[in-house]
Amino acid sequence: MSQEHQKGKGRDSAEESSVSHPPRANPNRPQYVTVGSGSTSQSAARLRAILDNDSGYGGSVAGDGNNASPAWNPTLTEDRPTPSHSPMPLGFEQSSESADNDRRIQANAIHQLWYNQHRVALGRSINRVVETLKSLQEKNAEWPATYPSVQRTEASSPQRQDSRPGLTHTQTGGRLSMPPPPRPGMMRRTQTSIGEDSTEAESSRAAEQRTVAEPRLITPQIAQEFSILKLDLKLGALHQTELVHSLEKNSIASLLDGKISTSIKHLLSLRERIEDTSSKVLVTGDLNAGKSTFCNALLRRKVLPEDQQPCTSIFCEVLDARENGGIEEVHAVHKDSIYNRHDESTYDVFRLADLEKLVTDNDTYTQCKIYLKDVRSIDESLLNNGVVDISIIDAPGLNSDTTKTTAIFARQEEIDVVVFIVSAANHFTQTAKEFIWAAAAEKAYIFIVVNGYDTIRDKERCQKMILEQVAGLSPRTSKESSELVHFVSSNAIPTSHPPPGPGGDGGSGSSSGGGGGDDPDFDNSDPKGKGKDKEKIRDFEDLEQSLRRFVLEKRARSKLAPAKTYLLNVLSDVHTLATVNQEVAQSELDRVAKELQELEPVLEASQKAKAEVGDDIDRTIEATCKGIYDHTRSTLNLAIAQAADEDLGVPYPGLLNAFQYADDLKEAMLSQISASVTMCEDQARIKTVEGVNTIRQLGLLHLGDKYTDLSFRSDAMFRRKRDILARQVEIETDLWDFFDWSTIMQRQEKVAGTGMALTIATALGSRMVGGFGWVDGALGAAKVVGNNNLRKLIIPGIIATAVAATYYILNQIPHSLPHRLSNKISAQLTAIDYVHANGDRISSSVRKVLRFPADNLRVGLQRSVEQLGSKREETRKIRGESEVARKYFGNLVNESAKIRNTVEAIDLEGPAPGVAAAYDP
Ligand SMILES: Nc1nc2c(ncn2[C@@H]2O[C@H](COP(=O)(O)OP(=O)(O)OP(=O)(O)O)[C@@H](O)[C@H]2O)c(=O)[nH]1
Repeated sequence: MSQEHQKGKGRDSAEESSVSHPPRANPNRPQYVTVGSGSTSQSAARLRAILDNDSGYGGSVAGDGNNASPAWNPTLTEDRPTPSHSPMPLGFEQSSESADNDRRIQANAIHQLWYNQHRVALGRSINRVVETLKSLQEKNAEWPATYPSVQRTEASSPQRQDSRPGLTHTQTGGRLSMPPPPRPGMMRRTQTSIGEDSTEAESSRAAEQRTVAEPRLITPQIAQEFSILKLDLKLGALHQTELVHSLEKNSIASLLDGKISTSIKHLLSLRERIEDTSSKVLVTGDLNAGKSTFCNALLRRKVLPEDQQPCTSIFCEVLDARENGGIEEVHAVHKDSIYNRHDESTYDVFRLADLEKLVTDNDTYTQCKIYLKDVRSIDESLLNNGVVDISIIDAPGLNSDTTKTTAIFARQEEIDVVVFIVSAANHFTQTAKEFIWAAAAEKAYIFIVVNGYDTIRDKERCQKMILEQVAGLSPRTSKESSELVHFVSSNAIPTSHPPPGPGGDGGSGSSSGGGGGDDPDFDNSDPKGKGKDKEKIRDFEDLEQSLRRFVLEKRARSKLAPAKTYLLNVLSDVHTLATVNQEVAQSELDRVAKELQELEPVLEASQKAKAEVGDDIDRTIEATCKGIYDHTRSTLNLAIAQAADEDLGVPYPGLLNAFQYADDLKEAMLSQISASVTMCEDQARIKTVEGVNTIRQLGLLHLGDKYTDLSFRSDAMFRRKRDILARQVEIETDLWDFFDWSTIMQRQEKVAGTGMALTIATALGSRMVGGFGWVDGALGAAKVVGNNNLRKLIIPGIIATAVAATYYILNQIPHSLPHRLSNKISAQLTAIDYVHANGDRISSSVRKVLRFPADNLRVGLQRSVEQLGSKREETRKIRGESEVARKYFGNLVNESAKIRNTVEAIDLEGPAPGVAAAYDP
């Protein structure tokens, strides 16, 4: 450090020592409370008052040094120490420098106010988004949301026009996900940096328009635009969008649920982060790039061990000693412990001097907290800046080992500012590039320090090359390279060694002059410094001013931008998801409405058909059965009645075999009747087939494809209950069956030329045959022929007549016997109710057969009505759910757009009022 600089410090220091400790009006009030010359600036005091109420920063500035307020709240000032030079006693003449200082404090206060407004607005937006996401999660559980997917034909995804290599960020929070090997050149990032919001928003809007046009046909581009809620699908060789297609809707919904949960968690951590009053600056870079040297240079103290060989193996967070009650010491945090300064079981205490040992090759601790008194003034110091609590984290070299590298990537979430140290000699290594790409997910700007610039001979070429690389790595950083990219030599900055052992009074610092004076390494012989060193120091001081501006003034960017970027990204995803799902719900609604429209009449017709067809079937069966019964009855009656008249085909074998003849006749008649029964059965079969066909026709008409046709074999009918007539009818043939007088008489009338004898014989015979009064007949005949003649004729006459009659009767047997037998059979069949029994048997059998397909049809119709009914219920339910979903997603589209507008309106890019004026001379 130059002598000039030292002088400056000395002057400041002298001034501070004379002004910074005003008499304390309130002994309870910590002496380091006040920043700035409160007594001289009314407006600053007013602003401070506003801030005390508004900021939630525990009173980074608090009232006049002299006029301590009686309502003093010590908690407001906790860890907000008074910078050494700032306070000014009442009545002290305000110099131009203090006026400058005042202006700066005002600007700080205004900036703080501005910052707080944005912080509160972002906090509220985070709360709203968390609520929205929770409600989306609930909705997703009851109505599985559709995840945009592309059609298989479109599965090949377009690639980002990006020169970056295959790095896929699938998750939020800057976690690194290595590229899947088969997709080189594929680049996907979860979040864009703040400056890319507009592009993101625009593409998202374009996506929505496309979605509206074809809701279910999401282009691969939209699927690619998904960032936060992008599903992690890395199964096999299938592309993500194809996988979405192949997965079941519910699996997608549960994956989405997981994503939403992660997003909510991240939002809550972002809220915590923006509400955190401190800012964390991560100093990282390749191995041996000079990170520790740079940190030491920033602190102007040789605190962190520097070595030619890789030495920093754990995270070293440098904090202001005032946060540790003003004591300089190191807290080495145990592995697996969450650091709590008030709980000594979580860490071990060491001296600053032990750091070298601690930091190198350490397996016991993962990180250490270094509490340090800043030797520099409020205007120069980063740690002790009077605005916010800042800690500097010296991380292990990026490519030291994978675990540590991953840990650095992971810590990004809690980091507000990334200072990337790159070796001027080595430029950006692959790991360095990957880190910067990952960091870009949340951070729009990265502060780049090109260290070891002194070792470069062709400085211009080095600058050119590095700036070109930066342009490829972080275009936004590159745009502001004069502010954000610095070429320095950290080892040229004079530093002091830490004072031995713990100590300090928690006050304004023991070496406010900037240190270096007691450093044996520090060449103090040339107070002006060598020309080269002067240049290096000036470069470094430029860097410091830029870094201060970056951390303090642009804190809104560095601290709030990740929240804004994340919110915009998640809202964009929610908006796309909501738009798609609104469309899906609408089309679902249209579909079910149409379905219901078609279903209602079908169901009505089905119910009507069920009732009508039931009656129809009954009528058909009854009519068929009645027809069959009647037919059978009439056929059988006729058959029985005409049994004797038919040509039975039984030859009369003569008198000697008359009985056999009678039996044959009986059998023939019964067969004849049986044949009639069979004919009736055949007729019934035909009618049954007709009936079955009628039922089938009805079934096909009303049930269509759903009608189950039963195979029907009519030949199987009447097999079991055969007619058993032959066994039932038992007719004995007796002698008188052969003498059927009525038949004989009938025949006699037809045959001419029969004599009196025959008449008498007939009369007698008939009497004889017919009854018991044949004697009376004989007496009657005697009267006719006279007594004498009678006596002579009677015997031969009787004999002749008898012979003639007998002959005649026996001759008439083939004519008379069938009738006798037929009558007997008929009588017996009547007695056993044969005709009815058979008619009933046949028709019952037909009814039974017809009932089978009829019942089947009835069941089918009933089932069809039930199915249609339950389908209608289901469809109505889907309609209800879809209606609710459409409304919900419609609201979500509006709500996400509204919150998005609110978030977009939070302008973190523009300068805070008053800041530019304060810093630009
Ligand atoms: N010439 C030159 N050497 C430097 C510069 N900065 C650091 N060095 C040297 O580089 C070596 C490594 O410096 P460190 O600060 O230990 O590097 P580091 O990045 O912290 O190393 P690790 O933490 O182990 O990754 C030391 O010997 C430093 O003296 C510089 O600007 N110019």
